[in-house]
Amino acid sequence: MDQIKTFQMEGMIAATFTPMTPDGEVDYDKYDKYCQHLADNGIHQIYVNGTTGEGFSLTLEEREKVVEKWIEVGKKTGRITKMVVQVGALNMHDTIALVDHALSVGADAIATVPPLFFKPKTLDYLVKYCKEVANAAPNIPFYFYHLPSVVGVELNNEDFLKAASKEIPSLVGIKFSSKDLVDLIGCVHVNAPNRDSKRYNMLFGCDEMVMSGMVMGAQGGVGSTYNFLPKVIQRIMDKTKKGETADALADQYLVQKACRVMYKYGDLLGNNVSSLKAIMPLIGMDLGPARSPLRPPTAEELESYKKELLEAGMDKW
Ligand SMILES: CC(=O)N[C@@H]([C@@H](O)[C@H](O)[C@H](O)CO)[C@@H](O)CC(=O)C(=O)O
Repeated sequence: MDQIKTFQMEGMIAATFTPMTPDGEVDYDKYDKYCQHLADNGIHQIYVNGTTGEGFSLTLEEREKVVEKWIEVGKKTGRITKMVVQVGALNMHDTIALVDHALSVGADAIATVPPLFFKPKTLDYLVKYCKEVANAAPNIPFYFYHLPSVVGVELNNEDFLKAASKEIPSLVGIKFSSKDLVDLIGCVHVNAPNRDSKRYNMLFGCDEMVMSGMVMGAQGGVGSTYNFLPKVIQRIMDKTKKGETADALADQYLVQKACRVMYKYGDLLGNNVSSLKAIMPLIGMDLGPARSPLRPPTAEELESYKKELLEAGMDKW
């Protein structure tokens, strides 16, 4: 429990992609180079098998192997210091299997989305679900993964933390992928300054406004764009901390401009994950295409995508 009381993440946490071969199989040979790419760019914390990692497009076996691969190339080499595994799945049996696995291989923390099919309409139901997942391994720090735009569950997170704090001792915070800063402010104040003066660890997941998330009290950010514009994100975080908001805002606008282009192609390809992944070869770190049902861009689409990214300031990343 001591390990849980003191567990905290801050700064940049990359939401990792899952490297794929051209025919859509997980490309385990790419992990070493990918891990080095992150470390070379100052990223030593990762969030695995979430949205960006296409966790829900992978089989259970692949999800476990992906986690093992990150442990091998990241944790065992010291290039990754903290690793959160997203364990949410379509049924509780698979979720618990992923919790057990994450614990057994030495992940630092777990996170889960809410139930995806029988979605919660009340906090009681959501807390009960998270408790069942967290209690499968009460000694590993647990994050709730709030992702309303994809999952369609938008209960108040301040109330969630208050209710869950009594039920889930291993709850350390929320991976907060929402633009609702009012809710974020509430979360930041739950339990502060009690619980041994440690409040919940809020990790902001909207790269387009990571600056605002930090101002509102998030200690770190989890993002997909950190994979290809880490320097811009680091500058935003540093400048925001120093109160140099005009500079931070200029960099934040750069991220937003990139994202607007990325959304346009994401809509064509099935989801932003595919257009985000398509940026990686452009920065010299080809991780292959996104798996079906998403599709990669055609050669022509890639050409115009690249042109629009350049117009949006890619040369300043
Ligand atoms: C909905 C979504 O995928 N959000 C991303 C963001 O990094 C997002 O890609 C970025 O803000 C661009 O929209 C992360 O919060 C997701 C994430 O961390 C994950 O892979 O689970």
